Amino acid sequence: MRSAHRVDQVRAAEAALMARLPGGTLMQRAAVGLAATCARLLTRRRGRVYGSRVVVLAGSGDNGGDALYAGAALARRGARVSAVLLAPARAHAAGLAALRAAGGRVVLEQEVGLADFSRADLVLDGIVGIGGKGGLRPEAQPYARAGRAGVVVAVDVPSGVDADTGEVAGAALRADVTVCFGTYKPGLLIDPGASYAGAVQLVGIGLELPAAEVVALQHADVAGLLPVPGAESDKYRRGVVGVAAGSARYPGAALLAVAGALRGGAGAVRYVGTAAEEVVRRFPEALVTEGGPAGAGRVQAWVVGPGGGEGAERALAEALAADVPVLVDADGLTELARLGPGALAGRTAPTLLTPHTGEAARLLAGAENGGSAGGGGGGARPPAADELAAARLGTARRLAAAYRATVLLKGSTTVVADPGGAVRVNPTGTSWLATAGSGDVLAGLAGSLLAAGRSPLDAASVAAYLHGLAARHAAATPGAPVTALEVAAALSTAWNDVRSAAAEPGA
Ligand SMILES: NC(=O)C1=CN([C@@H]2O[C@H](COP(=O)(O)OP(=O)(O)OC[C@H]3O[C@@H](n4cnc5c(N)ncnc54)[C@H](O)[C@@H]3O)[C@@H](O)[C@H]2O)[C@@H](O)CC1
Ligand SMILES: Nc1ncnc2c1ncn2[C@@H]1O[C@H](COP(=O)(O)OP(=O)(O)O)[C@@H](O)[C@H]1O
Ligand SMILES: [K+]
Repeated sequence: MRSAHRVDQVRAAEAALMARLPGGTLMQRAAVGLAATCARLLTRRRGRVYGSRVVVLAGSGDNGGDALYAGAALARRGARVSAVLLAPARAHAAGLAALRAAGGRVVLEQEVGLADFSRADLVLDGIVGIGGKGGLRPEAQPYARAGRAGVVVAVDVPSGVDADTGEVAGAALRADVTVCFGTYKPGLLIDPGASYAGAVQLVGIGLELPAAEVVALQHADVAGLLPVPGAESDKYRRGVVGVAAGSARYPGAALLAVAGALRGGAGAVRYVGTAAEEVVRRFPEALVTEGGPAGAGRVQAWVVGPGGGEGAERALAEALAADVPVLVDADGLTELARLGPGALAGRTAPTLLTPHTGEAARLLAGAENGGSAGGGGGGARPPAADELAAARLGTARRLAAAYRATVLLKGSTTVVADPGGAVRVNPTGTSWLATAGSGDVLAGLAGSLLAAGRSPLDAASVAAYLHGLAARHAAATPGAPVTALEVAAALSTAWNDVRSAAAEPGA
């Protein structure tokens, strides 16, 4: 599991540790780890550190200090290091002295700095770290636009990225590798920040940290959460997932949701709706009934809404009336936004909402208006979907709090937020998943995990993880587009990936 902490948590842990250690120890630990990564990258690129061209972009704080000390270490190994000072009067004095003593040169003119930047083998971005606010300042912006021949290594956080949220308010410097200290930061794991961070490496500096703000599961965590049948299992004990999806207009959504549900680990899939005939023809293993959830047999969790069309209103009402976990997706979410959070108020079993940002906008507007059905039309303008996508962590949390439900917010970096405050972010996604119907597969898959007894937080985060892995495996030829049905078919490979990695010695 990769754990990420807020800036105030990092600062408190640093303060506690610094009080017990000689001054400068933490910065030395950080700089040694940073220099080691840079040396590895240079050796991979050029065969050796000696003679390579390194540029340090140094801002006014300790982030610049880390970068200057690491630059000094590389200069001692024979690299030709220039430090570009973006705030010369406030550059980290001891770091600068170390660089000069190691033979590094200091650049003050922007033209020279930009020329050095563009032809460097490696650039260290020490402009700003966890002390950063907003995008890059004007003097640093040309570096974000300049061409580059070498690799850019961000120190702790790519400058211009909000460490706590991953939001990018203005220009930011895109990195190939980020070396972070003490712990991951949420902004390194959540887009758009994550896409600026490149490959993220953690350097331990000995911090003692509280519970994480945000976590990203890894193979071993997911393997431990998969519902694997035991010797005594039977199909009912493994769980029955009910799928109320599809309509005359969107029959395909029923097939895709059922395809996902069949590979989520429940013992049986019960389909209700107008596509019963198509479902059973394609998936003879599914149990099917026409009508709605109320008339279906017993299930342990419902999935309502994919392609639900005009039937979504009834399906949602009937599923929510059942005392089992309910996953609401697509047309079910539109209906829920119309009703507002009050529609969930009487529920005792948990609810999982799986919106994309367009649906999230409707849900938030519904929450603010007390449901657009009863709001009389006088409510606020719905927030724009792209604004919500730019602030994914806050959006998922706001929704979870407003609806008192677990929320899986889809898109580039899927974020799962529990109403209790826990947040998981998905590391396996790929933009090839942006294909019609892949969300229906995800809904069925997550519902199946709910029926198998996983909590909404576990079901949602495990489903997003497997779904992302499956998409990477799904292309018939590597690098080619994938279809939603191919993603569903590749879920078996994703299970196998996760379980076999966890079974390896040392995993
Ligand atoms: N405190 C510690 O013990 C340690 C800190 N470390 C490093 O120290 C960093 C934090 O250092 P600081 O607290 O000095 O903060 P930073 O170096 O991140 O930034 C602070 C300075 O940047 C300026 N600034 C803020 N936003 C800016 C922007 N958008 N563009 C340009 N300048 C901006 C501020 O005016 C302030 O002077 C960490 O990210 C990490 O790299 C590491 O050395 C590990 C130990
Ligand atoms: N840019 C992206 N990067 C990664 N995953 C994405 C991206 N865009 C969409 N996805 C994923 O693709 C799926 C699309 O679901 P959804 O929007 O409900 O589509 P549909 O309704 O067509 O099934 C979700 O799992 C979402 O997280
Ligand atoms: K930085």
